[in-house]
Amino acid sequence: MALMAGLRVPARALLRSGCWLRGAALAGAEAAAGLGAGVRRFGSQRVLVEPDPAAGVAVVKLKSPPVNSLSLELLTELVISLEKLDNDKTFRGIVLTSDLCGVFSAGLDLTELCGRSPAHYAEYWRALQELWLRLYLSGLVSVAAVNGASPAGGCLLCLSCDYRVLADSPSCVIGPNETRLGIVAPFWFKDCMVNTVGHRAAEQALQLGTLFPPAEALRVGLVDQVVPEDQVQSTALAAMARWLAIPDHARQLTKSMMRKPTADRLAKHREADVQSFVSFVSRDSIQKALQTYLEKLKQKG
Ligand SMILES: CCCCCCCCCC/C=C/CC(=O)SCCNC(=O)CCNC(=O)[C@H](O)C(C)(C)COP(=O)(O)OP(=O)(O)OC[C@H]1O[C@@H](n2cnc3c(N)ncnc32)[C@H](O)[C@@H]1OP(=O)(O)O
Repeated sequence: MALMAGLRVPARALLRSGCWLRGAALAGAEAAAGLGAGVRRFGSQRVLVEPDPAAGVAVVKLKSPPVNSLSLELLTELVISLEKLDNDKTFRGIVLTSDLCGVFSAGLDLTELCGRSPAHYAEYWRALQELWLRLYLSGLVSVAAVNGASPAGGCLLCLSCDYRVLADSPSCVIGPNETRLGIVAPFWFKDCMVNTVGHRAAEQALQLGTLFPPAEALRVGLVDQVVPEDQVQSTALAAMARWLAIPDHARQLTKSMMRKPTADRLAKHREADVQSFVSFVSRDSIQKALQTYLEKLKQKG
């Protein structure tokens, strides 16, 4: 651990912030990338939005160190950014990626699921549902530029996008590892898996809690392309161009036709789903399993 301004900052987080230094260099590269003078980045503390109005595309970067775990704050900020982009006619597509090195998102923030009150669990789950419904049904083209590990809830974020590009690095594993923690993916995560990789592959991956390395993720259809790490964002933008060549109204109606039945299963039973989650996560056995897993993670660090 390093001490910074009275805060305990994990050394790994400081290392990762090397990626943010690249952000400074990026400012210079923005013009080359189409972000000309007068085009401002916006967003919030944990979600950075880099707009390219000329292209109609915004790059949305998760920047919640150390691992972009989906805290209540990150969920809320992401929903707000997506809502803003969805309602702004300038934008037709988003690329969702991570501003951190080596991690796309560690999935649900386990500290939100341990030792909290039932009211907190309910608030947290509602925020997760909200994010999933918004991203899954967004009229924008969504391309995930997966530049790091993406377990469990991180995988769900990727599956909610229209297209996925994964970095070809052994650390860039992706998949539904919930059962390995002794917990169960919600039915809407299961539905997303089935819709993406088919029933048999989803059943195996969900039961075994498989984290797929890049080549396997591509083979099973969990991601659409695997490319060298430094080409993830450019490949995502090239894919975006192909999707944007299709008229919005036709693509959006088709997306809705494909996805609405899945989303409706949750939308119609949101409160029951919240109550299932609260009673599941409040069980002593689940609390113990989560605590043990979190402690192991911390010891590993
Ligand atoms: C029958 C009815 C059913 C009803 C429905 C029930 C539904 C139940 C919920 C089911 C849904 C669950 C979805 C999830 O997303 S669960 C979360 C799963 N996530 C993981 O398993 C990832 C764990 N993390 C890692 O594997 C690694 O951290 C990493 C992402 C590969 C990165 O590795 P790296 O070596 O770079 O970093 P460290 O491991 O050293 O971690 C750095 C610090 O970050 C802390 N950390 C990591 N992950 C999380 C997390 N998910 N939440 C909170 N904190 C996390 C880690 O402890 C380190 O902390 P430290 O610096 O304090 O030591």
